[in-house]
Amino acid sequence: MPLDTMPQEKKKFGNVMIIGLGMIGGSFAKALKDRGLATLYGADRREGELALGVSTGVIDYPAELSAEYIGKMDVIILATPVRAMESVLSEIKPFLSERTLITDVGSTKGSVVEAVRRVFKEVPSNFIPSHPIAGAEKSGVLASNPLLFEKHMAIVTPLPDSNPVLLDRLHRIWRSVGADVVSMDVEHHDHVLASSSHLPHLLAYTLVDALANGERNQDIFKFAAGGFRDFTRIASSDPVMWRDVFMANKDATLATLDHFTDRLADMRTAIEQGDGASMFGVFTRAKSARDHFLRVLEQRTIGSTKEVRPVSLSVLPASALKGSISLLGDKSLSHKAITIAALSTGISELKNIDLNGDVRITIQAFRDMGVVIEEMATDQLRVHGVGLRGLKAPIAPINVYESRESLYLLLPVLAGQSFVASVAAEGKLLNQSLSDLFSLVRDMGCEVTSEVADCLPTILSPGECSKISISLKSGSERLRMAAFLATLYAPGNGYVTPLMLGLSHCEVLLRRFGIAISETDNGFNVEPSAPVGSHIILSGDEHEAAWLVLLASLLPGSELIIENVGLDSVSFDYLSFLQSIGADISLPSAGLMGLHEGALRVCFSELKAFSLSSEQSYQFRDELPLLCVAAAYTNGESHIKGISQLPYYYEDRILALVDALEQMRITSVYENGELIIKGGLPQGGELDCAGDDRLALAMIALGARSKAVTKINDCQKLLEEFSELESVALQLGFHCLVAQ
Ligand SMILES: NC(=O)C1=CN([C@@H]2O[C@H](COP(=O)(O)OP(=O)(O)OC[C@H]3O[C@@H](n4cnc5c(N)ncnc54)[C@H](O)[C@@H]3O)[C@@H](O)[C@H]2O)C=CC1
Ligand SMILES: O=C(O)C(=O)Cc1ccc(O)cc1
Repeated sequence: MPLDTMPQEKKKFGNVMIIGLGMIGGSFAKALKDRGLATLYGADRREGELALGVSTGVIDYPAELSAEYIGKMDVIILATPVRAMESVLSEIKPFLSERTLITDVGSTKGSVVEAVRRVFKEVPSNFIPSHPIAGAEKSGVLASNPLLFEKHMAIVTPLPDSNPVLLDRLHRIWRSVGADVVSMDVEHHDHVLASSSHLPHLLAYTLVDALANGERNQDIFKFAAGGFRDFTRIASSDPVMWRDVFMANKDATLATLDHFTDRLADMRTAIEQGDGASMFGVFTRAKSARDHFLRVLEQRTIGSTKEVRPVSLSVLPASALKGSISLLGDKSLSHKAITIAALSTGISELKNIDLNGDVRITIQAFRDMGVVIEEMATDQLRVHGVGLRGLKAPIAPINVYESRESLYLLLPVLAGQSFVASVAAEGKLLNQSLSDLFSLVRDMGCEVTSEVADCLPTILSPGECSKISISLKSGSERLRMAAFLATLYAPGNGYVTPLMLGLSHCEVLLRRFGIAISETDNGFNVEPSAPVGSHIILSGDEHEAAWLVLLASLLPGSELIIENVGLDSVSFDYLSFLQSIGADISLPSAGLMGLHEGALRVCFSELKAFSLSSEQSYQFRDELPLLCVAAAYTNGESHIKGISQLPYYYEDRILALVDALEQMRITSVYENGELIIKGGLPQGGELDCAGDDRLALAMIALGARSKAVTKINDCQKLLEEFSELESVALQLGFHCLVAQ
């Protein structure tokens, strides 16, 4: 149909012409057409495709590469095989307007840019290459799928002279068909795609061809299992398209093919020599890398639409805690144990380890650096340590996502390696000053560069590590462990001076892996030593234990045994403090390593009002919400000093709890940084923990003996962090219900 007889209605992207109306061009056309975003024209050297395009509603009109059509287009998309693009460009060149955005969907970018340069002498500002990372092994217009690009990436590779308005339009048009747009330079694109897309296609084609023409070929295909089908699906792709890709992206595909061939030769040697350990290493690393990529991809695909279901928890009054229980290990200790095991020589068996949530990020980081970590059970790992300096440079930046725990462990470890490492993060860990950690890593002689000072992402360039003597300015356990890890890389003795005296899990864990740490007058001396693989059974989570102890103390009729506690100085002091205000607790005695390890017994007992000094508030800052709840159930007036001197997030937590106390009709006054709580009987009601898992546990305890039911909203994080909460409650007879 001639253009002057066409409808005048102007759609968002105006007149869009697809040249090469096959699977990708057709999908793009149909995606725009179905959304009513453009008037679609199609051109193809095969007329049959155009007729099919019109009859199946993929395009509005067939078109020709003539002045009549080309000059009137707002957007032109080249969707032919890449080597056909040069002749198409030569054909349309005389009629092109510089207002028209021209792009392509080719799988290679360098060759397309070269073709444009050959035709136009230089790349016109209105030609901006792109590439959707979505497709299939099918071809032709009948394989068009308007949803093909939804939640897939589209790469744009703008050039320095690209017209910004048209570049913006290109982003919009890809977004409008559901793609996530990312920018990249042409050379990087061709290298990345050579490995992620071109090499796999080459392997699939070659494998099928080699087997199809080899001996016993009939039976090979007859008995092909699912793996063969999965692996070779892409060998059904269009041969013209793929011949063009390999001719167009020669250098990058050769580089990745050579790398792969070397690795394949290594595997051949391993098989020949019966070297099971090497094979096992490759297979476990590959499995974990693939599982990880799949999870990341899944998050991308469901990402934005992933619904976080609000979870609330109702506590029914009048239960008692009875029986004995063994708790899963602490998450932060799990991270730490995995880290030291990875840096040890030899094999470590880690038991009662929490493998949920962020702990997986630490595991993945070490796997990415060549550590074989086997999952023996849902709470057991076997870690094949590589030694303090034995990590391999990862192929991509180490991403700690939002895991502060992983970050604090990995940074000093990376600073001690011989390679340069990039560390990336996401969400709340970005743009947050990490000066305490960064300065520690600088003390190790490492150069730390980041765009925003002391923030992630960062690049670590290791240097010469001299004497390490660290005086900690905060009581953070993470920083303490980071400091100890740093000392392991010092040439001589290392020293760590904590803010407060006392033994923590950091020292004990390191000692369990053979590190010689002795106590000095004001801290710890770490002798030069390397960790050796060990068998470790983590003790139960101390915070969960502290919560259960409070519940059992508050609930008449309770008699609870926690079988596997391991109390460091702070936890021991905290429980001793509870004893001093009347709690009926029997604590295990100190073991060889200095921790109080073993079974803890607790029964109901009326608690007395108390006073807490500023120093005690700081020391017990993690359990302060629980202490406020204890105060709420006493008969008198408790005073908690120094709250305003705590790091702001601890103070915020207490302020949120003050609100909850008021809702439950417990009188409290917060003045000059001191909190006064007048004990009584909480009423019950509806509370909100604002997604804070520690606050949620305190609120559950607040509702434990209240007059009426207490409902706590926003408990998703709690159930993530304390995944066994429901089963623990059920086992001990504590009545709480989870509702979505
Ligand atoms: N197939 C896939 O999964 C993906 C392909 N791509 C790229 O998209 C482009 C198109 O691929 P498909 O749609 O899969 O191929 P296809 O074979 O389905 O479509 C290509 C179309 O271009 C036409 N064509 C060939 N030479 C032409 C010329 N000189 N003038 C006009 N029309 C011509 C063909 O007749 C055919 O209809 C290629 O550059 C490919 O690298 C990009 C992402 C994914
Ligand atoms: O079908 C598949 O799995 C693909 O890999 C699709 C694909 C083919 C070529 C590209 O340039 C991008 C994506």
